[in-house]
Order: sequence, then structure tokens, then C-alpha cells
Amino acid sequence: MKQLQGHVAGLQGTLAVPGDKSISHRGLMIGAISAGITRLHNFLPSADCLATLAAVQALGVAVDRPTPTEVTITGVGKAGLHQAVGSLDMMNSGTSTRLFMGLLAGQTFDSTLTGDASLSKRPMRRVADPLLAFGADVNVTSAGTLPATIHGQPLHAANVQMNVASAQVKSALILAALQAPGVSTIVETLPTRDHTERMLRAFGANVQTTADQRTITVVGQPELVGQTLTVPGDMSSAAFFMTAASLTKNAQVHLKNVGINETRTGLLKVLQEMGGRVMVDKHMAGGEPVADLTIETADLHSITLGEKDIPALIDELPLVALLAARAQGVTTITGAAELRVKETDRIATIATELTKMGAEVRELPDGLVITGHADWHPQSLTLDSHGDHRIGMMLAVAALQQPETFTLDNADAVAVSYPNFFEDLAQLITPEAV
Ligand SMILES: O=C(O)C1=C[C@@H](OP(=O)(O)O)[C@@H](O)[C@H](O)C1
Ligand SMILES: C=C(OP(=O)(O)O)C(=O)O
Repeated sequence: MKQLQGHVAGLQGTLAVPGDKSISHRGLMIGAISAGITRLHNFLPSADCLATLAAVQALGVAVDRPTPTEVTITGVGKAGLHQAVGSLDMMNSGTSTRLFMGLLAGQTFDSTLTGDASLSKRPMRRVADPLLAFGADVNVTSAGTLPATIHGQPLHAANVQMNVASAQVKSALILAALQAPGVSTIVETLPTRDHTERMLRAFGANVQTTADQRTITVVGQPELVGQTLTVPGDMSSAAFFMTAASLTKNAQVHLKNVGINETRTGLLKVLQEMGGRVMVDKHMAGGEPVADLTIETADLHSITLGEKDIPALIDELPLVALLAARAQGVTTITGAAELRVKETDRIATIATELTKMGAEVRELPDGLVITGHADWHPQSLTLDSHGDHRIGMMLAVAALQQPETFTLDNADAVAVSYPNFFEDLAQLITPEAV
């Protein structure tokens, strides 16, 4: 249980948020199957990425970590992975699980993937089923969940139409296509984060995307060559401070080197549309656009979000809900049923926990209706992350503006994506004078 800091007088300072989770996972996996050394600077040393790192090592790849954020991978090339002894523990990480399904489906050996209680409830047929088109043999439970048994075998090229907007599913299919001789195409329902495509191109693969960002063409069996990459700061982590600064009086927060890949900047745009004060100073680093951001206190108004807005802020929706709960007017979010199959049912956990705090939040089957209020009257001072890192961090941001002192159960969950979150937040806080 953690006591959350409330009634703060301001938020001031500069932070470099940790490296991007999605890019850190991909750097490990793509580095592993490339020839030669891959160096990752600013790697994210969070529990999810360490699950990927341990699995890559279990598959016979040497990974050195001279510091927590510097990783050197000695790539084994496209045919160099070895069967792991025992099963591969994906812990809490959906990204690790789904990308490994695609990667391991084309190997010469079998693998078993397991996960923690939360991950073991999440849907995996969304990957296993479309992988069939490549000739893959991936078995999950009758409920469509982990454990997954992957019978590695030669794959063939395929043309696949996806039926869920998911970068994890898309990436699994791309990693399968990469191992099949010939040209494969993958068509998305809506564009999703494209870090896999960008990184594979940087490592020498022929991966093309159409102008509408929805069709990806992969030329199979390229010779990938290890690279040195600097992982940009994670927009999904920066988002907590962007929200905190917008909602807190006397706030001016500078965030350095945040990744602003178009497929990830939904919250930035929503905040600007809601009346937020965000300054963006853009440059390029390691094939990804990054920016220094300055965010200040703002008066916000409501917004309406639908299905096509969701992929670019899928992990930031708990924060959109919080912003809306403080903004003037009624915000409606629809087309976000995916939130129900994340680390928790985030539609339910957002509504439950923000309602406890005194916000007015109503669940829809595929979203939320939120009526903004400047003053909240809490129903309970005991909050719960439900073991979901993003819910825990959102609640810590929500508590900053409250005169009451809240406690948070299962606060340790933040280590899944941001182990030093509470320390970084504390560094920005100007305490209320007593
Ligand atoms: O590809 C990725 O790295 C991710 C994709 C998203 O999941 P979905 O693809 O399931 O939407 C996101 O929620 C997750 O945190 C990371
Ligand atoms: C949904 C998330 O991650 P994953 O799917 O990798 O568990 C997240 O980080 O919010």
C-alpha cells in the first residue's frame, strides 16, 4: 500500500522519461535474429522488457547489460535461435507474448509461453488464428488464452486481412512473414504503432507501407544486420506528467527526448484540442521523431473520441478519462472495447477507481461517458491499481489535485512499465506550504 501525495502547490522541473517500452521489446527481438552486435541505449529496464530479455537469453542469445539502460545483444542471425529449456515466462507482458508467437512460429523447434494471472486471461487467438495463413501451428487453451504451445516449422508467404486494430498482432504477422520465402502482405483495420516496420527497415529488411499506412508488404528472409539505437523516451510514460502538469496549478514541466512517432501522439493532440498548453520542440533521433515538450497548467474542456482515434492513444485512455473528469463539459469515448482486454478491464477499473475519488464516470460497452467537475467529493480514500500499472499511475496523478490523502493498493504494478515513476513524480512536486 502506498500513500499518494495530494494537495500539491505546484509541479515544476525537467525530466527525461525512461525509454519506450514498445521499442525496447523490439530492439531485443530484432537484435537477437540479426547478424552481429546490436546496442540499445536508453533501454527501458521495466518488468515487461526484462521478460523479453530473459526469453531472448533462454533462446540462446548472449545479452549483456553493463548498466540498467545499456544493452548489448550478440545476434545469432535468422537461423541461430535455440530451443529454450522449459517454458518462456512472459510475466505480465502482452507485447512479449504476441510478438514471440510470430517469431517462434517459424523456428525449427517448439516453444511454450506462459504468463501471470492477468496475462493468462488475455486473448491470444487474435494472433494464433491469422498466423495459420503462414502455415504456423500455435495452440492456445480452449478459452483462447495462455499457455501457448508453438510448434516451430517452415512458414510460407501469405496475404492477411487483420480484424483487430493491434500493433501486437500486426507485429507478430510481420515477424512470421519475415521468416517465409517470398512476399507477404498484411492489411490493418486502422493504422497502429509502426515501430516494428521502422526498426526492421533500419536493420536492412524490405518492409513497405502504403500511403494510407494500412497495408504492409514484407519481403521474407532478409539478412538483418545488428545496429546501434537510442531508444526515445516513452510517450506513454510522458503522458502521466503531461496530464499532471495540465491539471495542477502552478505547473511548468519540461520533458526531454520524448518519442513523437505519429502513431503514438494521440494524447498530445487530445490535450491540445481540450485546451492544453503544450509546446513541442521536434528533432529526429535513431529513425524516430522525438521532441522536448513543455506543459503548463491549463483550463480544459470536453472532447468526443471514436474508434479511429483510439490506436494512437490506446494506453493513454486512463489519462484521457482523468483529464475529462476535470474538464468542463461531457466527454464521450467510444470504439475502445480493446480496453477491456488489457492488463485489467480498463473501462471497469477506470470507472470504479475514479468514481471512488468523486469523479462522474459512466461505463459504456466500448468506452466511457465522463462529466467533468472542478471539485470531487470522494466516496473512499483507498484506491487500487488492480495490478495494472497504467491504472496505478493515473490514480497517483489524479490524487495530486485532491485535498484528501489517498492510499493506493497494489502500487508495485508500476514496475511493469515505469519502475521509478513515484520517485520521478516526487521530484516535480512543490509541496503545499504548511
Ligand atoms: O505493440 C506494442 O508494443 C503495443 C501495442 C498495444 O497493444 P495492442 O496491439 O494489443 O493494441 C499497446 O497497448 C501495448 O502497450 C504495446
Ligand atoms: C497494454 C499494455 O501492455 P501489454 O499489452 O504489452 O501488456 C500497456 O503497457 O498498457
